[in-house]
Amino acid sequence: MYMLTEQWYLFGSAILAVLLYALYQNFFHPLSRYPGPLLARFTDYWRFRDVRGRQCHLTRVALHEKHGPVSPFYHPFQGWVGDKIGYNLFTTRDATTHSMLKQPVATAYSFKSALEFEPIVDECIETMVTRLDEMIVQSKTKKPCDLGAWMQYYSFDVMAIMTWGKAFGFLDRGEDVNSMIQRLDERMDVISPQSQMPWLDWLQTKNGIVNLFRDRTNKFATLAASLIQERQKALADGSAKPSPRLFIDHFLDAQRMHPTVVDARTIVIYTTTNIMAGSDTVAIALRTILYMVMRHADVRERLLAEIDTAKPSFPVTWEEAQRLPYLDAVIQESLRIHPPVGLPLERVVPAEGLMMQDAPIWGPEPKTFNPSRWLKAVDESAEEHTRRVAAMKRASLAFGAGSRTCMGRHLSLVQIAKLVPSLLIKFKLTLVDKERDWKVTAGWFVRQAEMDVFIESK
Ligand code: HEM
Repeated sequence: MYMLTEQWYLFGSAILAVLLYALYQNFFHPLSRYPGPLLARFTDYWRFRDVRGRQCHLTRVALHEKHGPVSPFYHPFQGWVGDKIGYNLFTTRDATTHSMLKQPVATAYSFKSALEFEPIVDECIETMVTRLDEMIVQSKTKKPCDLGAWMQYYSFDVMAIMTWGKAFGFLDRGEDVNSMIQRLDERMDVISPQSQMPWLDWLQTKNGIVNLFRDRTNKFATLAASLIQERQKALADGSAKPSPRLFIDHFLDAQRMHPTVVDARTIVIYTTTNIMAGSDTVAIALRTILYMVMRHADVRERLLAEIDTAKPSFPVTWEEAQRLPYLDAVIQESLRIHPPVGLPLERVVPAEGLMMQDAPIWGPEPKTFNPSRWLKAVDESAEEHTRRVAAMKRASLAFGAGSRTCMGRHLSLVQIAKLVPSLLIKFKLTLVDKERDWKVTAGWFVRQAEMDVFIESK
């Protein structure tokens, strides 16, 4: 009798706990005033399942359409670096830590520094065009080229040279050396859904027991540490080229000037953050631009005509690219229609909320790819146009906004605005199957695949 009462007591307590939890989540949780899917009110499993389905970029848009301008929040993830959890510019939620990490290295990401990197971008464009010509164009059989993969080879190699002074060798070899890109993609596929349920991340990777048995060899961090040492040695013995100044040179200066904030481990984190933040994002933007240009005959004709008239040099300089307004419109529109980051790090937004695709600011048919929306309309004055474009750029969240805006945005635009016209000067690019859509899989990055292209020399 006593046992039975005790069992009922335990059962009743469990039911009460569940009811109290449901009551709290539904009525008192700080986010409970926001509408959304019912299951998401009670568990992060909804988010986990959505991201694991790899189409979360579409779910977010559908939710905005259904519920209006609301924005949820989440706990970002941090990974192990050595024996400690590594906080980087992205993953720290604390504003003071963020500005402490940002301030010592901000100049490395300035527009002036981005332009100093131009010779590195040129070097990579030349390597890419030469290798595409040798491997694809000159090949005896007309074979399709996975242009999307080449965009990754380019963005990873450019970022590696700018960061450490040494390419991964993807462009040179025309392949994913040691399957490094594939392994990073696979890791992202695990982390993306995991990061939606912080307790799952703790259970699988961060708790004390897992920590005892986990594999401590972080190959990426080890590679970064050895490249940093190599650069330090070259700087010490005078064999390092003084210009352009690489990211690592800026980071080492930051260490000298702010030794209490920037230690050896922080430098490793800065460099690996650069590769993680600045490679896939640029590759995705480049794929969107080229895909849209190949798919829309009117856009292609207009862009090619603009480039033909301007007769820029090869590789196209940043200054020349600045004189191609339609190219700029194509870039802006591509970043708007397919933002590379699929799970934007959720931040505090203005009280009235923020909206991307539906906002009236975009003009008619916001879901259609239409670079002309960025150009001056016939009945618009120059001032009105400047004001409208500035407002559209503010509304475009591809690079984030506010104090957390992407630090590499200038640099990415330099890489993109130079490569696109340079490729179009040298090659005629045609999709192998014009009717077939590319394949998009979303997580932290909204990656595209199946973009096979025929490349002919011009
Ligand atoms: C088209 C290319 C790129 C896109 C779309 C992009 C997008 C973003 C986004 C959405 C954020 C997060 C904003 C937030 O936290 O709310 C971000 C942050 C960041 N990005 Fe980029 N990014 C690009 C290229 C790059 C490049 C080339 C670099 C490196 C040179 C870079 C370095 C960073 C860094 C360091 C941050 C953290 C900034 C901070 O928290 O202060 N990104 N980026």
